[in-house]
Amino acid sequence: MIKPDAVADGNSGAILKMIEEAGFRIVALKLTSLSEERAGQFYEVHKERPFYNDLKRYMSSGRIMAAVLEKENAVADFRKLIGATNPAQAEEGTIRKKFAKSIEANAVHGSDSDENAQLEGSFFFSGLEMYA
Ligand SMILES: Nc1ncnc2c1ncn2[C@@H]1O[C@H](COP(=O)(O)OP(=O)(O)OP(=O)(O)O)[C@@H](O)[C@H]1O
Repeated sequence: MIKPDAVADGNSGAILKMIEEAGFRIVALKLTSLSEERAGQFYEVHKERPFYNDLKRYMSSGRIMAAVLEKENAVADFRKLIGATNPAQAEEGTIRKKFAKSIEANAVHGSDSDENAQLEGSFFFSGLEMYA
């Protein structure tokens, strides 16, 4: 997912270019937005964390771009490409190093397992949209 700060700043195209250049194939893509409630569902694993309410507000503050990506070893390679959650700790050449503004407004989200990638893909896309 490309998060609201990056979409609002006009960085979606540059981020998708980095993703494609790193060897990922985009198999589904959608510009959309999340209500606070839907954002809360997406990040439900964090509901006990102190930043949960801020995260819901931020994730529903503007348009987001949802994508399903395909590649060998996609989850691990995408986590490497996006870089550390906190951009201050993100390595040179990562998406977050280049585009993230803060630990919250950190430009992109990546699934943390194959299982969650399936669930998160289905959160945004119907089967037909993903495998067309
Ligand atoms: N300490 C924090 N303060 C504010 N927001 C935070 C903090 N930690 C995480 N977040 C926000 O919650 C999101 C989810 O946190 P998580 O620990 O799962 O990081 P991540 O796996 O790198 O990010 P994501 O799940 O978005 O790919 C972060 O991307 C960030 O937007």
